[in-house]
Amino acid sequence: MSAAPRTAVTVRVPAKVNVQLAVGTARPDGFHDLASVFLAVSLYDEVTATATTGDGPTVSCEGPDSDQVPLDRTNLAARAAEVLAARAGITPAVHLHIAKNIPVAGGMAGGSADGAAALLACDALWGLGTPREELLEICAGLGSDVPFSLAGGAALGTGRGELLTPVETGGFHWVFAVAHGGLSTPAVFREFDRLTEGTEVPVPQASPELLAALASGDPDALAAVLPRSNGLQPAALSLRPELAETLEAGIAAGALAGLVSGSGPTTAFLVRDADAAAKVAAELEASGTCRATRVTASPAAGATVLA
Ligand SMILES: C[C@](O)(CO)[C@H](O)COP(=O)(O)OP(=O)(O)OC[C@H]1O[C@@H](n2ccc(N)nc2=O)[C@H](O)[C@@H]1O
Ligand SMILES: Nc1ncnc2c1ncn2[C@@H]1O[C@H](COP(=O)(O)OP(=O)(O)OP(=O)(O)O)[C@@H](O)[C@H]1O
Repeated sequence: MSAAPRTAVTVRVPAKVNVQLAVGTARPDGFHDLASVFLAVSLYDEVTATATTGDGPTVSCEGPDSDQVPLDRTNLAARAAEVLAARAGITPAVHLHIAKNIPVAGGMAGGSADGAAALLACDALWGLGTPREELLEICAGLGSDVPFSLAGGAALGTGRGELLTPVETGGFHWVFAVAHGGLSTPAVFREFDRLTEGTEVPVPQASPELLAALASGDPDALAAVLPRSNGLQPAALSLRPELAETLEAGIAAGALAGLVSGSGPTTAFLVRDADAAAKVAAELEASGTCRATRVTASPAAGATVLA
């Protein structure tokens, strides 16, 4: 018996933290070469694709930050639907509803997550069965973080972050401190360029110590390398100096280590276990140095169609 055609498909997709982000110099195309060790965490958006009779994608969004999400065709979810439909030679007659829990412009790849989720949801809705390699290629065209949002787990991203190699990881517990306001990713890279001007920027390489700590699942080993592992952290702190207080508050609350998540301004805290996570989250909220906290675990699966 064949499956009935679907009229709606929901995909769940994780946020990410870069446990290492080694940043090279700007390339001629304006992007920076990276060695980025991505880790997917259990903080999710859900994107539901519903068939319509329209001639293009429409978007709606619910969630605490939904007023900051564009609902026009610049939304990465809408762009994903348009690109997939154009490749298949069909009309993107779809409504995309985003249930948003990932902070917007927070350095956790929220828009990228929605792009990857919409791609997978539309692929299932339209019964296209696009091969995984092609989906990853489309993701790379949408943005540097989008392939990892599809893949999930843990991976080394090279090139501008889009070329993925899976890496081994044990399980870890994290608390994220959501900041007031967002940071523009291009602005943080520009600040990186300004801060490193006239200095020798090394070719980005994955740290063997960090990869070993990740594989071991030993939070103390990972905590030892995290504070120096995000090459964009000085730039994010330069644009948002108050984040230093959030980092201090998390450590004072008992986190093993803290770092800026990607381009920020969300900060990520590695904690020993779920009990420590609850305590660190409560104390961070009480410190007044962040807007909200999210307790998560890693690794999390990539974009997944929900039954
Ligand atoms: C900071 C990270 O989140 C770390 O994972 C990513 O590098 C950013 O990935 P993203 O948001 O998907 O970025 P994209 O949409 O590809 O690029 C947005 C802008 O960020 C800057 N950018 C991004 C990636 C990269 N390797 N070098 C860059 O300089 C460029 O100014 C680019 O125009
Ligand atoms: N689905 C989406 N959700 C959120 N923002 C989106 C979306 N589509 C497009 N955007 C735009 O992208 C900008 C960056 O938002 P996003 O939440 O992706 O930032 P980010 O998590 O810091 O990105 P990254 O970590 O990949 O650099 C937003 O300010 C918004 O204008």
